[in-house]
Amino acid sequence: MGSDRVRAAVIQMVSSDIVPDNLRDAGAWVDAAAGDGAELVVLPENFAFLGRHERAALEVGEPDGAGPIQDFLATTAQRLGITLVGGSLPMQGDEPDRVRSACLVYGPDGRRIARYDKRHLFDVSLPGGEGYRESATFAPGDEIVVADTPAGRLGVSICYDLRFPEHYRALVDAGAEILLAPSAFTATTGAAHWAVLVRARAVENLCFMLAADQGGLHANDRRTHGESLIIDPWGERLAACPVGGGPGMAVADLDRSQQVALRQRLPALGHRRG
Ligand SMILES: O=C(O)CNC(=O)[C@H](CS)NC(=O)CCC(=O)C(=O)O
Repeated sequence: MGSDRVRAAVIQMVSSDIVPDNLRDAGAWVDAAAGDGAELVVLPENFAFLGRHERAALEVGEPDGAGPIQDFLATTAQRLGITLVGGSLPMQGDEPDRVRSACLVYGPDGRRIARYDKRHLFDVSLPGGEGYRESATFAPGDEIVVADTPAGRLGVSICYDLRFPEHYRALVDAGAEILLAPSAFTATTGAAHWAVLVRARAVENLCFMLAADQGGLHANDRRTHGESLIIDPWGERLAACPVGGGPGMAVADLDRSQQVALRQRLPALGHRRG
């Protein structure tokens, strides 16, 4: 581990169902973030493909280790010499008619460090008739995943996982220092819950939180919340993108010695009673 400071970026997107367009946009933002000195960059959930209907993800699901979306992530990480988090993409699993929603972490040499498959699936009916059945297309993952990177030990989650604090407790028990929450939060639930959930996970786990969100009106007529956030272990907002404000990025320096000092002064993680 080099310095005590890690410069991190979260990218906000309004992804469509046209993979090459999304990869071009994602690439431009990751270039901009690296140009601003970011060594750790997080793309949102569904950054490469946000389908018009849920089943569409089956058509772009990639086998493990091969495909245009994975090629993009590997070559971009290597070209820029950064740790790159591909928020989520559809990946083939062990079922013929469901894929997984996977978050992939690549190191500065372009090699994949980790794969996390989303564990909690968004099967929810919202007030006003908006309904989601993610499990119709996606099979849940089973494993808690941390990734050792030059930026520190990352704990991986995706979107709806934010509502399950025990997921993050398991990540912290596995030594996570920086928590990732690439998301595509709905405009409705985001307005009510997004920032409070992201800050709560940061504060209760004394971790940095990198929450890259989709934010805008998509081709499927859904609105996502935006407000991509970088939060420190004290719950402070280090950087943010606007609510619903379209594509953008937020960049901040994470001070890891601040986290170590805070965990000593406020040793709540050692005061747990099971
Ligand atoms: O809307 C789309 O098409 C893309 N969204 C997604 O892919 C995923 C699964 S449906 N969204 C969430 O998990 C939202 C969670 C959430 O919003 C909450 O927990 O409140």
